Amino acid sequence: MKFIIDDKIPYIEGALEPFGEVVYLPGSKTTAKIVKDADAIVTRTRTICNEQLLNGSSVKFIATATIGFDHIDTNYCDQAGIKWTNAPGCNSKSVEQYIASALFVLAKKHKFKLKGKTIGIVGVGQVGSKVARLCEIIGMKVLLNDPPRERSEGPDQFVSLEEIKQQADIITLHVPLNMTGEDATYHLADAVFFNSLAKKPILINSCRGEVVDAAAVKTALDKQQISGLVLDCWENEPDIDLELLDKCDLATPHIAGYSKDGKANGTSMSIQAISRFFKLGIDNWQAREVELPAQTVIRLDGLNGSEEEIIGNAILATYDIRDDDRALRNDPAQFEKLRGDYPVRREFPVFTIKAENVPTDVLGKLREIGFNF
Ligand SMILES: NC(=O)C1=CN([C@@H]2O[C@H](COP(=O)(O)OP(=O)(O)OC[C@H]3O[C@@H](n4cnc5c(N)ncnc54)[C@H](O)[C@@H]3O)[C@@H](O)[C@H]2O)C=CC1
Ligand SMILES: O=C(O)C(=O)[C@H](O)COP(=O)(O)O
Repeated sequence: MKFIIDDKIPYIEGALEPFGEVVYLPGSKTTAKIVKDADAIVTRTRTICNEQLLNGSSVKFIATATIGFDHIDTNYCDQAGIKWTNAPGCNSKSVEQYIASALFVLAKKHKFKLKGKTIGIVGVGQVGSKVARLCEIIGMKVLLNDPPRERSEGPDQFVSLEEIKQQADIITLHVPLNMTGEDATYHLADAVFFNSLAKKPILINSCRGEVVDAAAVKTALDKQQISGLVLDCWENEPDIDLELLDKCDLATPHIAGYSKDGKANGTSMSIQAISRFFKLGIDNWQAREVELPAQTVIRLDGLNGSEEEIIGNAILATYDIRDDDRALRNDPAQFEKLRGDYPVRREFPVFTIKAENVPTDVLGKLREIGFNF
């Protein structure tokens, strides 16, 4: 068998070598010529898996080590008999951590308290539901919008997008990129969307760039229809709009899901799926030797600190979004390199808190967020 693997997928080396030839290549160099005689490809968002790549090839299975799969032409694959899989939820806690960091930095910058603010979450799947839980723990009012879930589960916990536009102080997008259909999300945030916002919310987009119309969001900022913008995902990555970058409160190079935990999960799920498909007998394969940051103990002294400060300090000690923002602004042309060379980031459960003078109920909240003690 022959496997083509994106060389930026970590922890994977050695997994498939016992079963055939393995070729590691940059996603951008995975061409029709390269995949022609391959049986499977293990990929990321940087390889467009469509007819142009796959027609006439022997590829039978595609595993993308990512949550999103808008880079796979699923209609073409279905019709060509090529099976595919993504890695649902693999880096959803990483995106939750990204949003948590963004919220606390925004609150500091714009001088508001998160407690009592209303956040509208558009798309309440693996990521959105974790963000919702976190926001509830920190005392925000949470509005959930997810028409597909509302149709199947009933209206009880959901609101319309209209209501979010009317009520929300912050709107965060966690939908897949759907180009067509009843639940299309392409340019979900367009001029019409921005024209109908009641409370000048802050907008956060960490799902896919094309969900927000870049031209419309710039106009919305100029007209003060929104009071802030956090972008992790951009139209036309990696050649992003530099004028838009300048206007963002926080701008990062599509790394919300880039914790090492999320990467390791994506790799494990991809190998397990390949094993099941080709009956390789390594269905429980797990990524190993996932790096730790230099410091995994967080010392918190709650003396004179408010609940929000204590929780914010703990979250920012695990991941400070301003580091990624600085790196991108410093050299936006390095968008792809910043992603490829991303530093070690680990999720909340890797960290142990040593607390002094922190009230018991705040300790409980930190525990709920996922910290160890
Ligand atoms: N920036 C990054 O590094 C990352 C970005 N992502 C993006 O985030 C997206 C969401 O991830 P998950 O929550 O894991 O996916 P998911 O599939 O678990 O959840 C998506 C939710 O969106 C809902 N939805 C679909 N169309 C909608 C619409 N028009 N309006 C409102 N809700 C709608 C679905 O019903 C579903 O509940 C992914 O598809 C991916 O594009 C995911 C991981 C990392
Ligand atoms: O999982 C997703 O969906 C994402 O957007 C990923 O975090 C992007 O990952 P790469 O394709 O850059 O590995």
